[in-house]
Amino acid sequence: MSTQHREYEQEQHKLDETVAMIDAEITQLREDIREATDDYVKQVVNYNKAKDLRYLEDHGREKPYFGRVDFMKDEVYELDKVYIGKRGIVRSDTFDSVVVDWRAPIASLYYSGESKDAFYRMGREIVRGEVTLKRNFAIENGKITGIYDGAVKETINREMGDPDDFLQEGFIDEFLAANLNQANDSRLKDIVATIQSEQNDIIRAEKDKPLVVQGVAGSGKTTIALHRLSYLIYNYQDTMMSKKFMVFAPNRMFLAYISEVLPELGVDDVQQATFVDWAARLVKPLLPKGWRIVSPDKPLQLFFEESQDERQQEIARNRLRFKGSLDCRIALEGYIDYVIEKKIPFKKLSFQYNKTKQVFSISGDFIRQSFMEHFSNMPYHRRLDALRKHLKQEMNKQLFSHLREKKIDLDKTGLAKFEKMLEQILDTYLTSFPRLETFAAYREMISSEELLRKLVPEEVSDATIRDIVESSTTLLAEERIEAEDIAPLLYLHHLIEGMNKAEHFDHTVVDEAQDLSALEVAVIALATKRHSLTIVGDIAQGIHSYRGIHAWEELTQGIFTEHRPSYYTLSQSYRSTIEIMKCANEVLRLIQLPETVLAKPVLRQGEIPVLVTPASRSELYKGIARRVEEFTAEGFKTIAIVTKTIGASKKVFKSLQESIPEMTLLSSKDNQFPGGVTVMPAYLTKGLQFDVVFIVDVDLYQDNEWDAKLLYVAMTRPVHRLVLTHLQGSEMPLLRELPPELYQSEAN
Ligand SMILES: Nc1ncnc2c1ncn2[C@@H]1O[C@H](COP(=O)(O)OP(=O)(O)OP(=O)(O)O)[C@@H](O)[C@H]1O
Repeated sequence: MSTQHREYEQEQHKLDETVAMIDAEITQLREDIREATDDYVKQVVNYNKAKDLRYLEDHGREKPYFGRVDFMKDEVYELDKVYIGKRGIVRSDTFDSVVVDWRAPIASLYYSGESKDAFYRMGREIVRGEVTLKRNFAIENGKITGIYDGAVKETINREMGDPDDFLQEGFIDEFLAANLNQANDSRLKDIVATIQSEQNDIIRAEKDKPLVVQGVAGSGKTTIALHRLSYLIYNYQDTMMSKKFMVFAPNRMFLAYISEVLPELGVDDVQQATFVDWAARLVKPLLPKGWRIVSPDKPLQLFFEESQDERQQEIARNRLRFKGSLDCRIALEGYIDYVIEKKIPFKKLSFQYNKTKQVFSISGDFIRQSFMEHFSNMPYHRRLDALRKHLKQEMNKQLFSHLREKKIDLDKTGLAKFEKMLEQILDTYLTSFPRLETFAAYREMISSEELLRKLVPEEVSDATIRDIVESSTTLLAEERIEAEDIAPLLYLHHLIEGMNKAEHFDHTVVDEAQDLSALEVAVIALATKRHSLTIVGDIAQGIHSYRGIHAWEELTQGIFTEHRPSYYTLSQSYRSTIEIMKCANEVLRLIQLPETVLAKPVLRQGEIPVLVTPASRSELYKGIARRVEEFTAEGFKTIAIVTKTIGASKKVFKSLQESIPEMTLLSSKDNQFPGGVTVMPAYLTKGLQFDVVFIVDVDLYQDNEWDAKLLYVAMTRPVHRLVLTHLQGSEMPLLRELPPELYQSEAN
């Protein structure tokens, strides 16, 4: 890197030319939009021009591009030098493309890197050739401060297992390293300049196919899912609207946190919600008047906060897991079959044509067969409507053939009378087909041990069914449903009525998907057009024993059976330093979860994590306050003090409030991410990142899968520094095997 680069002069000249062209463009655009107009078309044009102007003024002029790729197209042998930026810039006089948008098809070459055998897709066409150069620029205020060539090898050699191996090899994309090392505010940002090849594949994956991405902590899942939205809207604006994009994330604060990066990516009007907030709106009209939905945090408290009776926890776990499971989906589908089998008599349909006294009939078997075979893909009520139409056609057929035989011609009045008669007969006949009401149907299913036994697969034990039914009945008796009832209710509603297509999403991102149940994902898929879903998560960060997806096969094989999803894994982690990731990986290593891939940090070194062991609580608080002051003085902007429970967060907050007055206490009710110094329970740190993280009382995390995952989540949040604390004399079950060289012990 550096200004010594042999092509520095040429590149600076090129940049100067580009900036001069942008200046001319800015002057022109300002002129163009000055004039007020009543003409609607002109207003739209001006609106778009104003947007372009804003971009050029705010970003484009300062840093029009970040990279260059040289491409020699096969058979043409003309070298294309393509400069790539956050937005495309076109000269409005000549319509020449000066800077290519990172989302444009040709820009894909930049992300896949130098290769003799390169290609990109242009619609259906594949353009082949050779990428002879990939170059990155660091630009500040119109001046090139760094040129990085050939940052093409993968960030590290991914074949190598242990971080130490690649430390020695020193494989690193220098440009990426420079970007990652920028300290200070660790809020989410766009990464268009440094998207890695495997991330690029996900961003540009086929539009109408579910994508499932398993990525280690800090591998950029959230970031690339949002970049994918930006990519989709750029390339498919004729068929997709960003207003119809949906992002699901685990809590409102997280949504606020990610929404900060959306305007940068040009997709600021996407819908965002937690699953419960979105789904509760749909489910409320299905509930009887006055019924309430219990807070989704209630089970969290049962499992993390209070030392509840183990049997109570087991009952809750059996019930909650069932309600999100594929077994529950089988039961709901089975319920409709049960209604058809047990509640519909499929009697013979007979009617008489009074004039000739001719009696016609349609056999019960014929009706049953039509209902079972022809309309089985439809929601139950639509099936009834379709059957009615079908029976009417059949009746018409029989009668008109009789009339023809008897040479009877019906006049208009005769026809109308006849039509009325058919409708009356069908009304009466179809009364024996019960209309279903979603909530009553669900209640019937979930409140009967006998019925549920018939509907769920044999593997579900009788004892589990008893737990589900008894505890659900108690809850329902209080006129309440819980968050876990929402997905089954909506799924059943879909089986009975179908989903309202007008509200379907053009594309849906599900972030932290491991925390949703398979049935919740199934409901989201029903609300998304053409299976255009990006589902990202990390099984190692699934912190709930009572809910969530425990293996991606639940989705890839259980939910998307007809529309095979593409499955990607990301094992490179970009967030934390090597020292922090090594420590965090030890926690996962200790509990030895099957199929867990340990994160490989990019080559970014920092300070070794600190383990503080104060003699008393007051010493602990003093130590934290002192360190917070030091970190702030060092320039770190986001500092999180993380406890295991919300109860502990409140205590820590109270004790530190005086010494750190600007600190904020966060709970799941918060819908803003304030930055600065924050105190929060570990489960709330999901998906977020901070410059510095304190984990208070690491000794409280027990040696079990769920506590280990919770601690892992907390340990993988810092970008720069990690401080662990425990009081003198306490055991640390999950860090007992932590090699001493991985951390530095300090008394306080
Ligand atoms: N290609 C990249 N270039 C630069 N930074 C990157 C890149 N990929 C990811 N990052 C950075 O890594 C950090 C982690 O990204 P992100 O939060 O999207 O990861 P995640 O996989 O969703 O993490 P987690 O599962 O731990 O919540 C962010 O600061 C992001 O900007």
